[in-house]
Amino acid sequence: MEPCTLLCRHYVRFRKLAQFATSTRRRRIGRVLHSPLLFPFQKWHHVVHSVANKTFRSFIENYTVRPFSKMSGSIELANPHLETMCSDFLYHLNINVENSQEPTEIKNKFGDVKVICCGGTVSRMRQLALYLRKVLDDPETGEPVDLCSGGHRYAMFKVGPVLTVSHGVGSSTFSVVLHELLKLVKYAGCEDPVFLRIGTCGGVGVPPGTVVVTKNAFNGFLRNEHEIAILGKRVVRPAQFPDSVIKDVIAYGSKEDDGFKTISGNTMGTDCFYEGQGRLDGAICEYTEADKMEFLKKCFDLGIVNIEMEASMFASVTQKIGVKAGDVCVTIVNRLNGDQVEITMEKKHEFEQRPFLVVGRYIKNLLQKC
Ligand SMILES: O=P(O)(O)O[C@@H]1C[C@H](O)[C@@H](CO)O1
Ligand SMILES: O=c1cc[nH]c(=O)[nH]1
Repeated sequence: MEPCTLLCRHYVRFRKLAQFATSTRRRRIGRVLHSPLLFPFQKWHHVVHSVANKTFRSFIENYTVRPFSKMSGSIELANPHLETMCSDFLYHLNINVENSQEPTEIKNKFGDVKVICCGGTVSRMRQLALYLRKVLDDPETGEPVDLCSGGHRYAMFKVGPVLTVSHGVGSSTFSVVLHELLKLVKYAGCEDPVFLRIGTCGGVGVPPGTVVVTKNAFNGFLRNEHEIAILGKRVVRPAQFPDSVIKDVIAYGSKEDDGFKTISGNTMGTDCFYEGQGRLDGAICEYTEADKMEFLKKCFDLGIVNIEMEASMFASVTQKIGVKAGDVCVTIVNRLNGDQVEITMEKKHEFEQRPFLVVGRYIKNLLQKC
């Protein structure tokens, strides 16, 4: 058993003990009876509390980031509190999970999942499900069923061992469904699942229609990290995708006769489509065109070839948990030439099929190896 799992188990035990020791009923009895017998017990609960806190802190310190080399087998979530819950309602997915040792409905339904593909829109994820049916020779012919329609937030389709899930626009909506998907695959007992984002993006010096596989994910401050406010404090985490996934996806990238290029490079994930990406066409803009070009030049110098709104959060959350992940996006505008997305919806639709092709080949090969 990994040291962090051990620490986590101990923390949960200590916490239960501490809760028992501090229960109101016992304190009230102690006060009423003034029993000298209870005195050592009351002293003891402080010790239990401090050990529980120390254990928890050491869990957090030990569990900073799971090394890529350990990314295989079952998932270890980075939250000891989950072990104390007897059920978990994945609210936005509208899926309730009962904590039982027996094979549950969730294991029967999702235990075979090997790949989780996420992307902004419901229609793209539905199309991807239809596309994967062909690639994976899935005999299913009916309309793909949305498995979380009751949540009214996201859509989730299943094709054999692959889930395709919509995540909305940006990190904030994606992070919500990502937390719930990570818990879902954990509870379902999935082995070594791979998370992929299949999206659209703006290119930096790259022609529209190019497929980019992200190397390092930068945030809007041009740092290779993700920052988030937690308990009123700024928490910064690394944001890298594992080389093995990048290499494997690139290996199934476009061939000469596919008619487009697949490249790997750094991606900037911003919290805003307009000002955050240095556009001049938002409702607010307080910089000049020269400032914008200087910023894009800085991006280019950092090896950033595309800009979207999820990469740094996606890389950091998956890296923290230690699950394999990759970001595969098609460029729909070259930001060195302008800000407006001017391609037709038909062209955009055509471009969106390109990551399908690359990811479809990667998934087929991955499943054959399993
Ligand atoms: O997966 P999609 O195409 O939604 O990704 C990009 C990044 C933002 O979510 C959105 C902005 O238009 O498109
Ligand atoms: O420029 C673009 C295009 C798509 N998505 C983005 O976030 N930015």
